[in-house]
Amino acid sequence: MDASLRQPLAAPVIPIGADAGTGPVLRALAADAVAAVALQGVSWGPKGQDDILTDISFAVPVGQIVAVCGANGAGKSSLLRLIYRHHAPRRGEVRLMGQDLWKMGADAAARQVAAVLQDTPGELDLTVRQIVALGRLPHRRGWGAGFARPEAGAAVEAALERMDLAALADRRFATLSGGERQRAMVARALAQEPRVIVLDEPTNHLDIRHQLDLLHLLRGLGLTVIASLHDLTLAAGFADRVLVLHGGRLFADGPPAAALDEAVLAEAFRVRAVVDRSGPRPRFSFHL
Ligand SMILES: Nc1ncnc2c1ncn2[C@@H]1O[C@H](COP(=O)(O)OP(=O)(O)OP(=O)(O)O)[C@@H](O)[C@H]1O
Repeated sequence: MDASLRQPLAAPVIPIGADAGTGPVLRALAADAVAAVALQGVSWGPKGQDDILTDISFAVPVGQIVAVCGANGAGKSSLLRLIYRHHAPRRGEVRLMGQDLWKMGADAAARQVAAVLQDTPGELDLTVRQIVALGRLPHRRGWGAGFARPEAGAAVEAALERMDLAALADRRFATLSGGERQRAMVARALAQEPRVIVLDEPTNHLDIRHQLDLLHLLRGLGLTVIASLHDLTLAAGFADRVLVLHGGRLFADGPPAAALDEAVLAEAFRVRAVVDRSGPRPRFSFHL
């Protein structure tokens, strides 16, 4: 494998804030921009156990669309949990819009970063509209007061509309299909009006039309998007940049054609891959 792919390469490395420390990612930074998300030397593992993620550093510019790829158990969900403030790093630092994620409150973080997760609680006895309205929670002032404000209702209705859920808004969430639930969870994230949206396998449960629709919509939001994806063809078609995790380390980082080359795929996924580069985006075929 091209040795340069082992380190963050073509994707721009940008500052994570004026007071941002001195690690190699930070020293290489241009002067003025603030990264939407930046990790510097981050390691994480469950309490009392070895690291699952080791020494991860990258910075995501505002508005970039990033796919996180890697084999089962490579650490994709764990990495996303660090970004949406579910896991605190064991070492290193996670910054959101230039601020240390763990020095801001949970609500302040949730006003900036929304997460769409793989397993949605189907047993909740709430309607789709009520589920989507939960996205307004970080914006409430005092107990529940934010829900009553007209802009809260408008954000919820806009999110329902955007995810093509208006007709299902009064249905009980528990009665939805897997794909409809997934769209409702994306609508909840949109109602949150975040700057960064993190999605763990967002195309799970979606038929091919809804997969393409969702990725197209995510690209059109004008937000910073970080999504784990198993389907490398979708990742290559959707993302500006691909992070490949392997054994809990950042193994490749770059535009799809560079980060998803044959040598990376052979090592990170233990498959032989043929990459067809004849079109605008790479296409893959795989063999054992
Ligand atoms: N809280 C935890 N306690 C113990 N082990 C954990 C914990 N969280 C993750 N792991 C382990 O860390 C490794 C990485 O898990 P993670 O869910 O991040 O991988 P992934 O790349 O998202 O995998 P997949 O593609 O299968 O969803 C796995 O071996 C998993 O079992």
